[in-house]
Amino acid sequence: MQKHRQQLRRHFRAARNNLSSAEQVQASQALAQQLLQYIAANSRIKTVAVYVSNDGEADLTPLVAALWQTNIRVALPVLHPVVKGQLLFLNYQPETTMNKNQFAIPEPKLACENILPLANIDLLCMPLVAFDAHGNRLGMGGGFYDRTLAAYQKGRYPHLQLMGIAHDCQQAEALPAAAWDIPLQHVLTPSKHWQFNLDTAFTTDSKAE
Ligand SMILES: Nc1nc2c(c(=O)[nH]1)N(C=O)[C@@H](CNc1ccc(C(=O)N[C@@H](CCC(=O)O)C(=O)O)cc1)CN2
Ligand SMILES: Nc1ncnc2c1ncn2[C@@H]1O[C@H](COP(=O)(O)OP(=O)(O)OP(=O)(O)O)[C@@H](O)[C@H]1O
Repeated sequence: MQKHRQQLRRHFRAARNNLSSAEQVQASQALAQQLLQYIAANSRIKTVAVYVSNDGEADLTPLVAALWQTNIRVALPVLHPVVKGQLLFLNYQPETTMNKNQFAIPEPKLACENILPLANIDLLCMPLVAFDAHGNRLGMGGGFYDRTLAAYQKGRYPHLQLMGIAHDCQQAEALPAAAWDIPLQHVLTPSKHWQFNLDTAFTTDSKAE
């Protein structure tokens, strides 16, 4: 199964890296528009965690710029300095000092007063390499999100919503789910919003909204 996951990663990473810059811009604007609508319609969402795009991932910069104009707080992941393989989330503001992590992805400079525990995050926008129509997620292979969320899964996320963010070309027929994989509650692409509730899934076509 490991080999299969590696092959899938290669395939879907190439697909997103092959998008033109015009397609990337269009995707990130469509995603920002849908996310802003979703956040506005869910008044309990006060803090949104995002990511700095890497390797052809959907770029959330327009979303962040728009959120900075509102009262919604924005958070970014930082590779945990002590607990290997886990993430910490830090408050992200226009003036935040950024460093590059070991994967060359920018992350906020570590400062204790800027740490936002997962308990304070309402919507977690998760990068992914591929997703399927059941809410399974394939990431870059570090297991960072799975490990970070494992402790939280026991509490069944009373408030935290997990949303995979992707290009449409990242949809896989079916992904092999590993025992430690945390299923997504939502997947958002430029053209579709999947919501997974228990064993049922429904989608809304953003073009028809
Ligand atoms: N934008 C973004 N941020 C993220 C993640 C992510 O998937 N996307 N992560 C999600 O967990 C964590 C970082 N995980 C990552 C794991 C591997 C690679 C990566 O590029 N691997 C290269 C080899 C890099 C190297 O070691 O030199 C590769 O496989 O080609 C990047 C991020 C935290 N931040
Ligand atoms: N809860 C966990 N506890 C311990 N190890 C874990 C846990 N979750 C994942 N791992 C380890 O992390 C490795 C990578 O996991 P996986 O392939 O699912 O990563 P991924 O979801 O693609 O990556 P990421 O979340 O970083 O984007 C696995 O080999 C597994 O051993």
